[in-house]
Amino acid sequence: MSLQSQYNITEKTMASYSPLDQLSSTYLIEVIKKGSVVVFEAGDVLFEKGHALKFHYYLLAGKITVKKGLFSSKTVDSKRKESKHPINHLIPSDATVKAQTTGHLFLVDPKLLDRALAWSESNPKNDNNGPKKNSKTITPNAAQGEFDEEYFNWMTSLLEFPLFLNLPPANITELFDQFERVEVEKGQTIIQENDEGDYFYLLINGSAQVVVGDPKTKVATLRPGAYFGEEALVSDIVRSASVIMEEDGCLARLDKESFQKLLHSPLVQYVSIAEYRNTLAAPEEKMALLDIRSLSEFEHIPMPDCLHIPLSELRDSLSKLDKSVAYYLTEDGGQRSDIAAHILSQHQFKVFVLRN
Ligand SMILES: Nc1ncnc2c1ncn2[C@@H]1O[C@@H]2COP(=O)(O)O[C@H]2[C@H]1O
Repeated sequence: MSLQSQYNITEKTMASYSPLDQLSSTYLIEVIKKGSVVVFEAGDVLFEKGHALKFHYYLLAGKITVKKGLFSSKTVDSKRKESKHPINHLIPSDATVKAQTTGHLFLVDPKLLDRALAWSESNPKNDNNGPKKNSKTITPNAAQGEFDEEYFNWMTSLLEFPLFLNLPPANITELFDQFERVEVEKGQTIIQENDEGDYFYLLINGSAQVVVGDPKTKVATLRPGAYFGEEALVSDIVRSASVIMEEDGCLARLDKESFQKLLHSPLVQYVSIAEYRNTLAAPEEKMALLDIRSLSEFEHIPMPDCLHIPLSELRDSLSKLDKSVAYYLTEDGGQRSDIAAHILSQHQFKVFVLRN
């Protein structure tokens, strides 16, 4: 039994936490599955002074004491409203954090959450309904809204690839629809050295050898999570090596045109905070900061001097925006800011995403 089930960390219980409440059911399940549980006893030291927070920490049960210096001490209680958000901002790095009672924390990888939020927003109506269009091999069995496990497994296997982390999320849904699933057998040659490039591949299951020359010399072994076949597509030269399956497995492949369009040409313009500040000091045009997080996230940690339109309302709020203004989407919006940038640029707004 997983700790998640043991501590009743389910889709239903976690949907009351922010911003998990923004996730579609498919992604919330995935985030819960990939999260971890830390159980503590009264008196345990949870964070030493000088700690760095690598996760979003949800205090699901118990009370903790946050102690700064000699005299400042604050209790964080899982039963209070503030604990419906990650407690990260309540536990600064110059504080020591101790458990007052038994309890547990739930840890969520911020990158995973960011992606899941972005993809939930980019495809809100696709919850458990399978692909919208064009899925070549994985077809939804559950067009009427039942849970389609095969499609879910396929989507989550693609979501595992870090390759997609830095892509504009608005492209992801279209991109995933273009991927074709291919079952392959041990000994099968997937790519032949010196051939023209036609497909880009993700290795979902099984392992493969990369070999060069004649006689063949192995230069690498590819395991699930690897991708290959990009060099010929990026550089327009012939295949640099052969790729041969070492065992039966499963691949996802993407044709050259979709690869170039959806993976290779990033559509979003990024601007560093320093560049933004320089432009702000001597603006050549009107500028505005735009935060597209949900209302509860925005109210919880407000951003001063910033326009707020939740991403879910952006399409309906375009008439409130001004095309003579350059909009800078805040970094806090993570990949949802990228989606917003897509929506805005599709409607001919001038838009940039702030990134450090
Ligand atoms: N040394 C290597 N390690 C891992 N992958 C490789 C190596 N050499 C080539 N490849 C992959 O094998 C692919 C063969 O086709 P491409 O040249 O299109 O792209 C190549 C890379 O993706």
